[in-house]
Amino acid sequence: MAGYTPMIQQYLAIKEEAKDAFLFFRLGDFYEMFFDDAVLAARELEITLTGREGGGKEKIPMCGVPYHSASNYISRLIDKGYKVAVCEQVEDPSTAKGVVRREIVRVITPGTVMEDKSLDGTTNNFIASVVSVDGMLGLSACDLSTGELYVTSFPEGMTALLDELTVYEPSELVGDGELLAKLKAEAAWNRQLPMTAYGEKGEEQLRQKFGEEQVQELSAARRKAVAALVSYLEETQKRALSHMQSITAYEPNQFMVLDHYTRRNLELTETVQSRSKKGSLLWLLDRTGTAMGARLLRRWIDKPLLSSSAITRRLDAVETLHRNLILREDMRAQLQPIYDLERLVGRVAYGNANGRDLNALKSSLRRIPELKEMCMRSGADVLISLVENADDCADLADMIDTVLVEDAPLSIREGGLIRTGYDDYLDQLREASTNGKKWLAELERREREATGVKSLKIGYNKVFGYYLEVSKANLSMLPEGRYERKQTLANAERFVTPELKEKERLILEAEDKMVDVEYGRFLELRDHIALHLHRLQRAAALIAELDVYQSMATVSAERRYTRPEVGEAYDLTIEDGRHPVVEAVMEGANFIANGTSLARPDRSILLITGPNMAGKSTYMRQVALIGIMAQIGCFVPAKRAVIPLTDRIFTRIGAADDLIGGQSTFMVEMKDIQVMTEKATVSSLVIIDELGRGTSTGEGMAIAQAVIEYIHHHIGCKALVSTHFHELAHLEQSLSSLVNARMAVEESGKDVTFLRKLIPGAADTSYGIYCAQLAGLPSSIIGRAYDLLEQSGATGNADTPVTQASVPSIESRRKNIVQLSMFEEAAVAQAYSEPRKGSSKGEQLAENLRKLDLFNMTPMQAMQWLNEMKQKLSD
Ligand SMILES: Nc1ncnc2c1ncn2[C@@H]1O[C@H](COP(=O)(O)OP(=O)(O)OP(=O)(O)O)[C@@H](O)[C@H]1O
Repeated sequence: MAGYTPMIQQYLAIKEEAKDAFLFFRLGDFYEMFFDDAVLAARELEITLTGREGGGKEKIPMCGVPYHSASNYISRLIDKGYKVAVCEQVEDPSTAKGVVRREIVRVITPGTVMEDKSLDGTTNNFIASVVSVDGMLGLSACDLSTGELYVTSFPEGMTALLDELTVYEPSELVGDGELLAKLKAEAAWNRQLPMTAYGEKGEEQLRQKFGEEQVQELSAARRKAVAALVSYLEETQKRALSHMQSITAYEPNQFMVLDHYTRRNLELTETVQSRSKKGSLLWLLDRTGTAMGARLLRRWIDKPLLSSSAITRRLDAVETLHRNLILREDMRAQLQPIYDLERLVGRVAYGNANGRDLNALKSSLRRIPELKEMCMRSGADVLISLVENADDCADLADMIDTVLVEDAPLSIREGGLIRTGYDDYLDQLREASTNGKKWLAELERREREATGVKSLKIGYNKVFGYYLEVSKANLSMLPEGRYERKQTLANAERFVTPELKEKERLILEAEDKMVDVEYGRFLELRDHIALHLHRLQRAAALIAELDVYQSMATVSAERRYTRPEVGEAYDLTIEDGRHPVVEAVMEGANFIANGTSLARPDRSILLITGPNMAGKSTYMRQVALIGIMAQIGCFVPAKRAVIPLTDRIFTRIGAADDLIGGQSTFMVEMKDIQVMTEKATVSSLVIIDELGRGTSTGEGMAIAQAVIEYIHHHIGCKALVSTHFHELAHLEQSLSSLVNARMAVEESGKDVTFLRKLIPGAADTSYGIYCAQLAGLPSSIIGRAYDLLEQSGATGNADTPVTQASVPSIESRRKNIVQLSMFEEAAVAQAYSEPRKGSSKGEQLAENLRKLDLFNMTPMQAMQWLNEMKQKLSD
């Protein structure tokens, strides 16, 4: 450090405390960054990199951002996953001796942002900690913006950890270094997530914060997890986080387990393709009016319940609102204007709530009495018990009303906040200031009269204070010696008088004091409210819950959903079930309802065969979604549904390529199946789409059969399995609980119509070639494919009719091939027949291989292609 100026030495010493963050070093009106921070920040923020003499041999790289727009730059860095340490001047530069004292006042990280710009109103922003203690893993998660703090624990195991972490989708992770490293190596993990090794700290702090009783109830792993998280938060935020009032501890098995893959596949909160909320179950069910309600709905979807009494309670509430349109509409109208109380409470605790925030708090609290009244009037026990003893925080709303003006300004340091009549001294100061201003007006009038200058006026500026202004043309009219010249402008002169100076002093003093007094009163009010955070949080929770009920009731009523019967029994019955989201996006078009019956002893596994595009995946997802909707307490898209409590839904639908993770599709599939064999219980629901398709037909089929047998013999859970291996249909004979089903198809003339109807029995064709034709493959390929199919003898099984009509022969299907145009004929002939000049057979094969769209082929098609190419080579 030697050689550097004292300020740079100070910078370097402070930077030591925040090595992994950008240090925003306050210098006057700017935050400056130096050295490597400056180089990186200049690139990331696209700002100019300059240099500064710092006492060293070379200039120090430097860049900076104005303090008043710093939050924009900070948000951009946070969004990119960086941390920012904000370092302020903590003494008055005018009185400081030597270099002004500076300190880091807050470290902002992706998991600890409080700024609205970086927060999505309807989604929580969690930071989580993971620790390990004696074979147990502890996991804690906190949303700093709302103060929610959760903790749980479970026996060591990566699968369980990933399942639980997925619920929170944390934006930052802290905890045991070793565990974090293991997580980082996990294929299913987001490797960009910022992680900080941070453990072994803060248990004592925890006891002080939450009290011995709360902490004592936690197991060692949970204690360690919460301690690590809370101390990390308090250390980075440099303050006590008073809105984190209580620890919500839960057992993972209190809720249905949905692994990362299943959540994604069922598109619970976002779609697989675009990762957007639109098109997900959450999007469909979200008719909430408040941000708190929207976040709670997401949490409910993330964690379906396993207690039938709790589900019944929710269903009762939804039913009440479902039946009563007027109540529902009134409630929506009351909820709509309510602000995000949870985040307002966070800001109060953080000390950055302004007058508008408190007014927003007030107007939101004012809605509670009417909401309570509505619930009481509903006559429904569930709503009455919810609000009966609820605290509407009227005293807090009244207090805000007494202290603050209606249209409070953004700033809390410039006055204009406090109501007249609230503080005598403030009123006196205001009086003095107003009287002073009246006096000024009077002076202006008097001086005009005395001098005869009609345009004489009194003005104010920050440098000279109050002055009398007279235009140059009228200067001669002024009496000698009465005015003291202060400032000369192009067309006018400005003067003061001793009398004016005296009044000015009184007015300015009063205004200064007014601002101070107002600021003080505002802080008192905010501090008072901060003493009641837990009450406000309870009020927010009540509003959120009512909002979710009305949201689910609104969707249920609009979409004609029915109340499911949820219970402990094994059997599942859905009459005329629909896929909620597919049905919604189809709008005018007709979604075909399908029933489901899974029961012991003779039909717990449904083996679904049938053509591509027939609706198998939609059907299987629909069963899972109806189960989830029932267990979150929502009505379901069916005529009638009896839903047994399901402890875990396991899905393996479509190709979940983990190419970035370096695993093949087949390997991922097999790993998922392994997890299923380990975790599924008799109360689980297993859904597997096209099991074993990622390997050779023979082996794929063998694995599929073995897995189905395992589910049948060893797990005994309900399962829906779809397959293109029609040969597996014979399992119906050997496995007593398995039944065959298929999606009906109708052929007429040239067309195949997918009826989307599930009917008993097995199918014998996939209509794969027909689908290929629909997709626009050249007709020569389609023709060739039918040839090969015929040669291989796969002409269908006469015992198992595919459609209500009969299975058309390959010949009749072939007839449907559209005639090729002359041009296509020529192109195909060239591609297929003689090798092009100069290209060897090998090269041509390579060319064909390159063009092959493997992901859209069944194993059977791939085999056929290989066979064909082999023949070409030996020709
Ligand atoms: N019950 C239904 N009513 C109306 N349309 C449906 C129904 N089920 C599915 N569909 C429509 O059919 C399309 C194909 O369905 P789906 O993906 O479920 O078929 P699939 O049998 O799984 O096909 P593949 O085996 O090729 O994956 C869906 O995108 C949807 O638009």
